[in-house]
Amino acid sequence: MQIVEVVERVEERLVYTEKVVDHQPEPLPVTRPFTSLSDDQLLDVGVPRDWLEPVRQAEEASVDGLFASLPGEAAEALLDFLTGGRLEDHIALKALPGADPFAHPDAQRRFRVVDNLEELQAALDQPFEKWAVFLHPAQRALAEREWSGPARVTGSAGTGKTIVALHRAAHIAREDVGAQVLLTTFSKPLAAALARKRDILTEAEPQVRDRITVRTLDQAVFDLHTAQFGQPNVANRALIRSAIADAKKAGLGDGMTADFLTEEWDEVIDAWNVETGEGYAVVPRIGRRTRLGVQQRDAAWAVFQFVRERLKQRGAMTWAQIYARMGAWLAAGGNPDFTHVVVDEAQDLSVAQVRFLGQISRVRADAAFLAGDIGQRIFHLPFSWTKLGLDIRGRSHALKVNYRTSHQIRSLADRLLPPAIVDMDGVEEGRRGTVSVFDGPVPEIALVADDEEEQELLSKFLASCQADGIDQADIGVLVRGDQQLGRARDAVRQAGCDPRAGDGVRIVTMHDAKGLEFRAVAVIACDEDVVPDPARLAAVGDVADLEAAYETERHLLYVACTRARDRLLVVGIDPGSEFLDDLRG
Ligand SMILES: Nc1ncnc2c1ncn2[C@@H]1O[C@H](COP(=O)(O)OP(=O)(O)OP(=O)(O)O)[C@@H](O)[C@H]1O
Repeated sequence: MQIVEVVERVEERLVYTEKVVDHQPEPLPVTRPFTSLSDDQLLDVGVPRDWLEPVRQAEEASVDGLFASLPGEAAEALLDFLTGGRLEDHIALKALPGADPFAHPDAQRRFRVVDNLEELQAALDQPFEKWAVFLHPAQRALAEREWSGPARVTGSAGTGKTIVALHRAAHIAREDVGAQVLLTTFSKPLAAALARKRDILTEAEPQVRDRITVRTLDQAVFDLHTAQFGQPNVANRALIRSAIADAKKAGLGDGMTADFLTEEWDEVIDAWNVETGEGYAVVPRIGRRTRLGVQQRDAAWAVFQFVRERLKQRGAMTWAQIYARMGAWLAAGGNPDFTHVVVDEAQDLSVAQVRFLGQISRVRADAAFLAGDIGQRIFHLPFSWTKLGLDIRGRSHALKVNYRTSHQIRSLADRLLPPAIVDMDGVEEGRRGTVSVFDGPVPEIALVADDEEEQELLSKFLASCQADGIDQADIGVLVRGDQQLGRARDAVRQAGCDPRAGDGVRIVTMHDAKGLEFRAVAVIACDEDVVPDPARLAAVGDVADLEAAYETERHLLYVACTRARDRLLVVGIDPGSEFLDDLRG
């Protein structure tokens, strides 16, 4: 069942004649990208019969108008074809004779059959956001499939991974009255945003809502620990750093910098919960490319033993130790207060968290469902999930329709990343063939001479956004780190806008922008000595890890650019961040 716009017919009738000028200018060459497509090819991807000829006659310059008139499935297929994809990848599911036309997955993009009054009431009440009602068939299939093991939904920024995670949680809670779903992610603001969306989605189904709890994964495991073994005393960063400094003062770890040792502790010893010198000799030092000789390893181990001892004296545990303890408890038959875990932003899970989820999926095959994009990994170095017991191979699927960012912004941001990224388990996350559902202005990438010129440019950008009807609250100004926040505030004030939280222009760091979206985004202060962050690179103790650290900085700029729906400005002081060259192509 489709909603079909009637094709407008225009007939021209000559009412008077005019003398024709002898030298007509050469007509510009016209490209008709779909002219070679047959009726069957077009019908197969959902082009309505009335539109076969107009599609074939459409000129490249006017396809945007055409796409706006076609049903979504047909527009997506043709847009992909136009940008180098294959129509065969978009063939609509055949409707069987006599089948309910509203039950077809494409029909469900635009029709909702409501079974009861409460559901109708909820659907009519604002704000019932579009995604809560009309899922894309690919999104629905992933959310509702019966999985035989842990599964992952991937896709570039804005393809609706969070939405699938929410629907997955609701689906489990709806289908199984005994289910308790933990819907989770890594930070408190992201968890709060998930909770709001869960409430919207389950507004008409309170019993479904009650079966879904939203907490950060750290909080969930902390609560579990508290219930089983009492409240843990979590070791903070300062404690680890001071223990390493004291170990060095005591003459341990000769020839190794404190930065190197801290990183080795974070990425290897603590992450993999290494408890003995022998264990250290065999642990996979993924992401740590500097090889350690036996003597160096012994020297380093002396430091880590010192740190472990200090933690014990203080009665403190690191997060990794808390996860490890609860993982062991699960392995011994412990029963957590949830049956399923749905994780959003899974690309930023730590080693300890992945191992814990692996343990959960050993208890119940379909217990873990993960949503994430490795192109947006901004905190951790890459590592293998399979080695930690979380094996999603064969159950990882990419979404390809982008609902957030305009075609122009998405294709520009994609230049920051390779067309396909392979994770440490060999699973490829393809970004090719992704289509955006709308067009927008071409983003602006600019280099300026100084702060003042940056302010002027930002003023112009903000003024033109507002002239286009974009509210200040729908505009985000993003910077690399806390040090640039003041510069952003000054620039926004200079532009006559309100830089406060609430309904003014929102100023956030790139890390904090994760999970947010704005109609317009200005990424400012993309200077040579700001992005990538030199302090972060300098703190990389293992020179061989520089490349991986560079990658996360690149991902960060990708995250920043893809927060924008319609308008994007990226600016830095000349010569600018080296990543701007990639953005410019
Ligand atoms: N089926 C849909 N219909 C309408 N809007 C949708 C649909 N799916 C997702 N959206 C919208 O697209 C935007 C991006 O969705 P979402 O945040 O889930 O993407 P994401 O892939 O998780 O993005 P990111 O990788 O940046 O976290 C949101 O505004 C969401 O409401």
